Amino acid sequence: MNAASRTYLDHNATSALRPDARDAMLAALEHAGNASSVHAEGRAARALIERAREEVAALVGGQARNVVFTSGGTEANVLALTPGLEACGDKRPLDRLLTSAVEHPSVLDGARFPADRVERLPVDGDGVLDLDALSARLAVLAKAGERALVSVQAANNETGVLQPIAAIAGLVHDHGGLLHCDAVQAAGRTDFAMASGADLVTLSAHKIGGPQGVGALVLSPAVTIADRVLRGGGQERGARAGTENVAGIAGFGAAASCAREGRAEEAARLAALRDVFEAGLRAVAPDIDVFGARVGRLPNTTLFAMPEGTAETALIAFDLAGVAVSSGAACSSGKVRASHVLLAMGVPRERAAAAIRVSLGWTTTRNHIENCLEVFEKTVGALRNRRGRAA
Ligand SMILES: Cc1ncc(COP(=O)(O)O)c(C=O)c1O
Repeated sequence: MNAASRTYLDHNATSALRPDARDAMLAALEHAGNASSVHAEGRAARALIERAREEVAALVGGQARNVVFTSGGTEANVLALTPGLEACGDKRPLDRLLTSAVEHPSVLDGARFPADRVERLPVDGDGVLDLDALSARLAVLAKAGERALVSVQAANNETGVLQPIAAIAGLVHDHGGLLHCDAVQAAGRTDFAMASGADLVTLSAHKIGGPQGVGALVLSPAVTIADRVLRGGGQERGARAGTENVAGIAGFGAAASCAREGRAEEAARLAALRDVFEAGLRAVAPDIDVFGARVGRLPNTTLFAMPEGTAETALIAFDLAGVAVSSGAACSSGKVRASHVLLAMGVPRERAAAAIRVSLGWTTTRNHIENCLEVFEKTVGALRNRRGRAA
């Protein structure tokens, strides 16, 4: 089966490369220059990077001069999560890192904070951060004279559930803290912007149709990072050493522009397809669990529990039938295990182990949705028959 005949519904793991991003990358690869060189070739490479910086900043309403390009969302998270952030010239190290229990592993690990200074806050049954728990913890820390960096994602990669970032930012700032927001899944898919109050925002090119291996940390004007991850040259205004990946950055910029330009129409198109898909699931299995369905979600994501069998058997059936979906986070695919996100939401381990994620993107058509539903119906039917025969 060739790639064209496959149904790719795993855009939260990685989205297909947009033609504009590919064109920008191919054009950039023709340039010989190092962006740090002062000659014409170097200046041409620099111009490509600076154009992309404008495009990426525009995606989240940030300022181009506050965009730091990285090797991806993971590196941007690790760069952001350090006690060595300075806000408004305050050089005192931050004392604690508070995260939600449903963050990406690169945040949950605490990055550059000592392990005993990292705390995880609970989410409710829908996967939304418990704001009372956050507020109470911030108040206790503030009373003890401690300042916190809080890291909460804008949208979850598995469920698509959105967090109330503006409300969280208000609480964090009221208590003298800083807010980092991992917007890898939300940027370009929702109207998420720096105006929500986040002080640092993580982005990744490959979730919006750019290349893998490129990302960015966008800072608010008041914030600087005192301790770098990569030390050496003075690239990225001293925030991240190393010769820039010019082609990757150019592809990121082009993808950011495409995602921003058609965002509202594309979100509506995908939400409509997602609704058709979920109605189709319910037609086969009326009691199906769609996780996070009661709260605001990304328009492109459905995480559901297979009504029969495990995620592992379902994944194989989908793949053999030409449909690429995922079981929870891609990072843990290949070895299917219950997702920490669903466990944090209080989903029983057995249900969590049956979770399948379908995530749509710019290449998704109605035909893809129908293919996926057809395989779902056949797979559930076969598993029901097998169970019936075994009984
Ligand atoms: C929410 C979230 N944060 C961070 C990352 C890491 O981004 P990257 O793959 O660019 O390192 C991912 C990727 O799956 C993600 O979904």
